[in-house]
Amino acid sequence: MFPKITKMNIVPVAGYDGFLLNLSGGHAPWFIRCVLVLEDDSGNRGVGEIPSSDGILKGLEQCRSLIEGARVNEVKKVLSQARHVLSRNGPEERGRQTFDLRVAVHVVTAIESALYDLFGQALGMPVADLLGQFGRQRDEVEALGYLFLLGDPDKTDLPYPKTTDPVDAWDEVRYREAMTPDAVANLAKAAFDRYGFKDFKLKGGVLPGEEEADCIRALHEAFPEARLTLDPNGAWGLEEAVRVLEPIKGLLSYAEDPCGQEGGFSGRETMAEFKKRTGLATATNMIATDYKQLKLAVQLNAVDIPLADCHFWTMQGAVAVGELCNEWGMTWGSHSNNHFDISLAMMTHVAAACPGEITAIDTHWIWQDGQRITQEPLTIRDGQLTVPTTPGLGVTLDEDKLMEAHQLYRQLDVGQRDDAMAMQFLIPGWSFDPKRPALVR
Ligand SMILES: O=C([O-])C(=O)C[C@H](O)[C@@H](O)C(=O)[O-]
Ligand SMILES: [Mg+2]
Repeated sequence: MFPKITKMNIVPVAGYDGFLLNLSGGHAPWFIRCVLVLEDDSGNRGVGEIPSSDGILKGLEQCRSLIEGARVNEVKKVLSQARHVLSRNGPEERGRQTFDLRVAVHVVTAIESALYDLFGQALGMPVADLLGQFGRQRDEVEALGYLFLLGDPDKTDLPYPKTTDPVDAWDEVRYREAMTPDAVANLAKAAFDRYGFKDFKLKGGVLPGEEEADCIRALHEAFPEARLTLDPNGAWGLEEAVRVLEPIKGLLSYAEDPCGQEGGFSGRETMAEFKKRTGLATATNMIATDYKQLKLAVQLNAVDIPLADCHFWTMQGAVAVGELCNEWGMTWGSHSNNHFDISLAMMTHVAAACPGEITAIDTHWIWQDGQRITQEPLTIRDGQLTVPTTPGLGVTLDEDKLMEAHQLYRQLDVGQRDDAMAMQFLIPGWSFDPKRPALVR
C-alpha cells in the first residue's frame, strides 16, 4: 500500500524583489507566492509553489477534503476531483495584465506538484521521470537570462532591497536603476558572469518601442552570438510592432507577444499578421494559455513558441504542450513570474520531460537568487539547470526559511501582486493600460 496523506498545509509567503518594470507597472519590493506542503504517514513531505491571491488560498482550502486521507498514488483521481470542485466556482479569464489571474489552474498545479513529489518519493523516482508520455528527456535544462529595465528605488520610499556586501557585478547592478541601452547591456554582462547564459530576453512594454529596440542593439553588441528576444506583452499595435521590430529582426531569434488584441481583432489574429509581415517567429504566454486558445493559435499560424508555464498549464499540461510542439514542428518554452526555489525545481522537471528541441526557459530566479525556502536550491551554471536525480522534486523544505517568508507575507497589507502601487512614485495617478507602455503617459 502507498502512504496516505495526513496533513495539508497552505503557506502564503513573500520574498524581496527589485523595481522591475513591465507593462503592468513596477514590481513592489516584495513578491507573493503560495507554498503547499503535504505530509504523508511515511514521514515524507511533498511541496508545490504557485502565485498567491485570496482566490487561490480559498481554492486550495476547497480541495482540502479531497487531499487529506488520499494515498500518494491517487494523483490523477485527486486532480480530477479538484478540477471538478473548482469548476463550480465558474469560468475564469487570464485577464490583460502581464500575469495570469486565473485561480483554478494554479490551484490544481500546486496540488499536482506536491502529489507528484510524494508519489515520486514513494516510488524512488524523480518527478521528471514520471511526467508525460516519455518521462525524462534530458539531464540539463537551458535557462535564459531574463532582463528588465529597472526603476530607481531611491525615487520611492519603499523598502527595496539594497546590496550591502556584493559578491560580484550582478549583486552590484540588480537593485539599481537601469533605463538605458548601456545599463541593460551591463545587466546582461553581470548576469552572464554569474550564470553563463547563452540567451537573453528583455522585458519591454515600458519605454517607447524604438528605445527598447536600441536596448536589443546594445545586447547584440555585447553578445553577438546570443539568442535575443524582446517582450512588450502585447502593448504595441500591429503597425507599431512591425515598425519597431522590422529594423532589428536580424538580431532577434523570435518576438514575444509583440502585439495583441486590437480594434476588433484577437491577439491571435494580429500575431498571425505580424508573423506574415515580418517573417519573425513568435512566442507567447498571453494568447495560447489553454487548449482552445492553442488550437486557434495553431490554426491561424500565430505562434511558433507557446511558453507553456507549468504554473498556469499544470505540470502534465505543460508537458502535453511540449509533446504537441514536438509533433507539430513548433518549439516548447516556459514563461515565469517571480518565484522561489520550489518553482525553479518544478519548471526544471517539466522542461526535462518535454521531448525534442525546446527553447531556453524563462526564470526570474536571478532576481531572487540568495533567498530560499528549500535547503539547497538548484543552481544555474553555464546557462543550465541540472535536473535532479533524487526521488520526487529533489528539494527539501527549510522550515525556518519557510516561516521567515510567511512572516514577511503577514507583515504586508496586500495578498497578491500589484504593480501599480510602486508606479505612483514615478507617475502620480498611474494606472494600467494594456495598450500603452508603462512609462509612455
Ligand atoms: O513573459 C512574460 O510575459 C512575463 O514574464 C510576465 C511577467 O509578469 C513579467 O512581465 C514580470 O515579471 O513583470
Ligand atoms: Mg511574455
